[in-house]
Amino acid sequence: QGTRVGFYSYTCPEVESIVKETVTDHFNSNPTIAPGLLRMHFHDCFVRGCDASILLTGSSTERTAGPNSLLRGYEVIDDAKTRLEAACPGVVSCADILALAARDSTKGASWKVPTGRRDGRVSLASETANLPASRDSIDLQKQKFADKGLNDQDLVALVGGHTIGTSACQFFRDRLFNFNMTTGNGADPSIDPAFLPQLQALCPQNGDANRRVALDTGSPNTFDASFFKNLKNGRGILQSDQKLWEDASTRSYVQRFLGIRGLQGLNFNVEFGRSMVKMSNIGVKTCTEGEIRRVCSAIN
Ligand code: HEM
Ligand SMILES: [Ca+2]
Ligand SMILES: [Ca+2]
Repeated sequence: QGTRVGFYSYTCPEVESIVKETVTDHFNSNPTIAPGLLRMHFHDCFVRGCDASILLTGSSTERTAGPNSLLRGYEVIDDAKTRLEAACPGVVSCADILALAARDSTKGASWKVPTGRRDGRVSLASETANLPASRDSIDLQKQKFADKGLNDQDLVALVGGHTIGTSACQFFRDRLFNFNMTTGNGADPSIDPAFLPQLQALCPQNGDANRRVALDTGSPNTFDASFFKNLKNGRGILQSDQKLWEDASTRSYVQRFLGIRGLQGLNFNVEFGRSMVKMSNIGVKTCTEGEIRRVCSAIN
């Protein structure tokens, strides 16, 4: 792949501890940056590979685009970069900082992150149009992941990243009040009827579209398989999440992460790490490609 664990062991041996400490410092004052960083890394990797293109500022860059409008945690990466430039100037890429920060943000799943990515020089808002979206069909979700070399198990494991963090009401409120099926209005029938009023109370029809709701009801801060249990119980928040259970082909992976009898079990935290290493290697730039940015928000 071109990346390897310990890439900086001679050139910047403290890189991992500096990134981790930076994430922890910010997390302590604002825990919502943890899910923010995980999602940011995903959105970076799916557009031009994991090259920190998401971090570039300017008109019409990726971060100005609709699908990225709610990303958070940019200041954490900038802070880590400042600390790293003091410790080992010109050595560590912003793409690697983001990959390490995404791992550190999960706390609970831990895996070794291969490093050696270089930073890209191009970032275009128009290229974010193909990022996975919450109303994508299961076939389209599979297709978008397959296009990046990720299989159906990777899809289910990685969407399991929704075990932490929150979603704005705007992304799922249609499921609660006017779900357009052949029958017309009403709620998405895949929602647990006992859960529906709770969600409707959190996201009232004419309420604030930016109000945030946990993606993993009951366990929004812990990296665990609880998210899959919620899917099994009709308590997924996003339509795309609940579809992982409604569709038979992806349901078997959900069941395996839940350790359902008769199926070969899969440990979610272990498999999540494995799939993250694959995702973190999408389209990486190495050797003479790209550059090591001096600041993460601008090309050199
Ligand atoms: C089919 C694929 C996916 C879709 C459609 C999707 C969609 C979404 C949406 C709509 C939100 C709410 C955003 C907001 O309101 O701020 C969200 C949040 C989130 N997503 Fe995904 N996602 C997908 C895959 C992933 C993957 C692969 C990861 C990471 C490995 C991930 C990590 C997260 C996290 C951690 C949050 C919470 C963000 C926060 O609290 O700020 N998602 N996702
Ligand atoms: Ca990118
Ligand atoms: Ca959880």
